[in-house]
Amino acid sequence: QVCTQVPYRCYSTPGVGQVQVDMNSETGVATVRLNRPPVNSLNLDVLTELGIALEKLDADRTCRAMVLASAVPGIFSAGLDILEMYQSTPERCVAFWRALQDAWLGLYGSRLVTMAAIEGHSPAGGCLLAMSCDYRVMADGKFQIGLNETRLGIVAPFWFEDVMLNTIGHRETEKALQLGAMYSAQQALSIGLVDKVVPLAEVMPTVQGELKNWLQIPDAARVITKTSMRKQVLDRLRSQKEKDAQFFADFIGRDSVQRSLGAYIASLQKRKS
Ligand SMILES: CCCCCCCCCCCC/C=C/CC(=O)SCCNC(=O)CCNC(=O)[C@H](O)C(C)(C)COP(=O)(O)OP(=O)(O)OC[C@H]1O[C@@H](n2cnc3c(N)ncnc32)[C@H](O)[C@@H]1OP(=O)(O)O
Repeated sequence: QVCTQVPYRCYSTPGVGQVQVDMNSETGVATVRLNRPPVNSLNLDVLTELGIALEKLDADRTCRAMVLASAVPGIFSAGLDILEMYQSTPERCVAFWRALQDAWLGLYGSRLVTMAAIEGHSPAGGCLLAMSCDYRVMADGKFQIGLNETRLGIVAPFWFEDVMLNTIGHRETEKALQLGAMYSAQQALSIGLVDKVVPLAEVMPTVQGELKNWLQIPDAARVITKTSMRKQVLDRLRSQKEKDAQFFADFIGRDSVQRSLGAYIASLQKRKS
C-alpha cells in the first residue's frame, strides 16, 4: 500500500479509511482519496472524516499542497448521500449539514494549494468539492460534472451558488443552476468549470505537473491572495451556519421535497434494471 512506503505518512483512521490521506513528506504534497464505494456518496461519516483530514493537513507545516481524488474507479463523487436527506430526522439532517459546512469551510478556506483530480463522474456535492479546489483536471470521455440539484427537486444552497459564480461567472451559473446542468469534460472546459481535460491515465501526472507551477510561488503571498479572493464567500456562510443548517433541515423535511427525492432514488434504481 502506498502510504506505508517512505517518505509517505498516512493519516487515515485505521480500519475506517473512507477518506485516505497519503502525505509525501519529501514534496509536501498530500493526496486525499475518497473511498466509499460504489459511488463515494458523502454521508455524515465521510464528511466528518474529510473535515478532520483537511484540518490536520492545514495544521501540518510540512504540507504545502493537497490533491483531492477518488479511490473508486469511474467516480469522483456522486455528491451528497441522498439517503441522508430521505426519510431522515431533523436532528440527523442538522448534524449532516454541519459536517458538510465544516468540510467545505476547511477545503475552500485551506491555506494549501488544492487540486482536484477528477477521474470520474462528479455531480452536485462532488462538483462543489472540485470547484472548491484551486485547480481542476478532468478525465476526457463519458464522465459528467455539474450542480444538478434542481433535477432532484432540491435547490443548490447559496454557498454552492457562490462558489459556482466565482468559478464560471453569473450568466453560466444562472443557466447551470436552473437547468441542473451536467457537463461533459469538454463542455466543462469550455465554460471554465474545469481547467484542463486530459485522457484518464494522464489526470494525475497532469496534476503533479501543474502543482510544480503553483509551488514555485512563495506560500505567504499566495495564501494572502487566496484568502482575500475567498473571504467574502467564506464569511457569508460562517456568519449564518446554524441558520443555514436549520433551514436545510426544514427544507428537506417538506413533503414535496421528500416526494421528489423518493422519485429520484427510484429513478436511479430503475436505470439499472
Ligand atoms: C429560497 C429558497 C432557498 C433554498 C435553499 C436550499 C436549502 C438546501 C436544499 C438542499 C440542498 C442539498 C444539496 C444537495 C447536493 C447533492 O449532492 S444531492 C446528490 C446529487 N447526486 C446525484 O444526483 C448523483 C446520482 N447518481 C448518479 O447519477 C449515478 O449514480 C452516477 C453517475 C454517480 C454513477 O453511476 P453508476 O456508476 O452507474 O452507479 P449507479 O448504479 O447509478 O449507483 C450505484 C449505487 O449508488 C446509489 N447512488 C448513486 N448516487 C447516490 C447518491 N448521491 N446518494 C446515495 N446513493 C447513491 C445508486 O442508487 C445505486 O444504489 P443501488 O446499488 O441501486 O442500491
